[in-house]
Amino acid sequence: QVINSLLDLSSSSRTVLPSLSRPANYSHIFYAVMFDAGSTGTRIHVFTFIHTDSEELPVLDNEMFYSTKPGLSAYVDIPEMAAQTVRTMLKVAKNAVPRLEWKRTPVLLRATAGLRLLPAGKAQALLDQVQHVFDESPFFVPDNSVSIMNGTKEGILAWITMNFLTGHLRKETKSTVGILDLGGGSTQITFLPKLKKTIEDVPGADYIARFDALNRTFELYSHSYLGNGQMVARLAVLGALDAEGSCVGLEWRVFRSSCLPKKFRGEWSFGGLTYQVSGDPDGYTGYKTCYQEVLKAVKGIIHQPFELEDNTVFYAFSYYYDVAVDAGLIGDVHGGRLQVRDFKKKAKEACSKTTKRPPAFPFLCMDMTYITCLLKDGFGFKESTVLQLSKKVNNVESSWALGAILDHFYNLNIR
Ligand SMILES: Nc1ccn([C@@H]2O[C@H](COP(=O)(O)OP(=O)(O)O)[C@@H](O)[C@H]2O)c(=O)n1
Repeated sequence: QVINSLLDLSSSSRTVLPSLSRPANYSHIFYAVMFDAGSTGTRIHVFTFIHTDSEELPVLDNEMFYSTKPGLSAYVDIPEMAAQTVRTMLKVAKNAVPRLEWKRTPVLLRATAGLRLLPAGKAQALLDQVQHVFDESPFFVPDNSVSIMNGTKEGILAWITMNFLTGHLRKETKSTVGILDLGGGSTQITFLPKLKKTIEDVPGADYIARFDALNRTFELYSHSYLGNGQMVARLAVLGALDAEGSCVGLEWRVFRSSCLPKKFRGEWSFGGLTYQVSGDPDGYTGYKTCYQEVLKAVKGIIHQPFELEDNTVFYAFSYYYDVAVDAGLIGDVHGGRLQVRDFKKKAKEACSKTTKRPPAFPFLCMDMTYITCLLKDGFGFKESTVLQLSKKVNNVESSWALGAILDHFYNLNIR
């Protein structure tokens, strides 16, 4: 059944950019294939670029995108399924890249929090499977084509993507946008500070990162919090983090939370494990109680940058986007602008809802409250801060993948 669902890419999404200004000289066109092995799914991006001779970065002509679930980490005990996933998805690349270009088109895979959280040996077994599929493929397999990416890099590359797509990564531009990425396992915040104090104030070296592009060095505030992605935060709130990895007894335990509907009882799967979860039928429920529960996953963990929103627009994506869609705050195609207080208002609404029928989104109260808490008590955003929720910019995915390809071709010297 799993293999069948892998072969069925119909549930996946496909994006083609209208071809922009294709030059007569096709030798200026080049391709790249990037796999994003995330904790909740695997995605393939096939990029078509137009090389410009100037000192600017290239023009992105087109992105082909497919995604499939679950993530590779769900196959921790059946690594052959990781190979099967990647082999199936590579067909997308073969269709998107002209056959004559295969040999010089690089294929890369970067894994994020799902594999970071696995024991090293088990993660490596999954990566070895992928490497084998790449080696057998007709594409160009560079050194270090398959690896786990560290969290800081994930944040910086997403920042590069969003600034590239919004036209802020050019020689003449002065302003930039910040990014907030809420994955399943980890969450990233990255922005270019205007004040020196923001850089001086950080609690450790892993809050600052630099890279070189357009004849200058960018110094960013960037941090990735492993364990603060939306799905792992659910585990933390449910008190199921210790249970993770030890399958014994999982089917007998029920993980309760005041953030779930009072009479709700159901199953929830993440990272290849299935948990029995329920509301707290005898206790308090609602936003306030839930907030105290989720605060445990945030307080003392998330650093508040000295400067946050002085003229910097933040783009928020991944679960910020998906949860806002579930809540009806934005449409699922175009996204939109939201204030932090919109999340709070919807969280309160979701947490006070009582329905007789099984709820469509039983985790909505927990997820909305977690996001509100992360933004306010975590990073320290004001309730009036406006965030730009975006799944795509000009039809290209809001994701670190494009930044990673730019880094591959232009060696941005991220450090
Ligand atoms: N190209 C992508 C990649 C991820 N996502 C979203 O990102 C969230 C999960 O990210 P992930 O599985 O990569 O999590 P991490 O491994 O980064 O923690 C989900 O909400 C996905 O739908 C997306 O919308 N588009």
